[in-house]
Amino acid sequence: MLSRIFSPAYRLFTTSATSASPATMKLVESAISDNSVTIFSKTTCPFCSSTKSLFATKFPNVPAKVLELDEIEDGPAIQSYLAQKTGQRTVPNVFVNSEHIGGNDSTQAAFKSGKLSTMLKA
Ligand SMILES: N[C@@H](CCC(=O)N[C@@H](CS)C(=O)NCC(=O)O)C(=O)O
Repeated sequence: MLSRIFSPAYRLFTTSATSASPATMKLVESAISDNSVTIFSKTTCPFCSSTKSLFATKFPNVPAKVLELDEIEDGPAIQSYLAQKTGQRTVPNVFVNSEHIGGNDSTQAAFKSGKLSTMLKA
């Protein structure tokens, strides 16, 4: 009986703190689906610089969509949504052909293994 009262209230409290707004979700999902390469980044992050540099130098003909979360009003909400979606809270957070690659370490490893070249057919 008590759970019928407390459960919905508890769910409302716990999920409202972590749920992204539809606008945030749409922004993230559109960026990922509309671009071959999407990098969620911060201008102050050295790992992000390495990742951006990798794509710029190794795949110069593939346009990469970069969202600098520290320059966007919605940045913290986007980062929270990405954490929910991917389990990764840090930046850079990289997607290629809508597939989650991960952070800089994973992206560099994916380049070294040839995975990125295969995915981008470059
Ligand atoms: N090993 C990670 C390191 C990423 C990392 O530590 N990023 C920092 C920024 S340089 C971060 O996201 N810190 C938390 C934050 O900015 O919210 C990778 O390869 O991507």
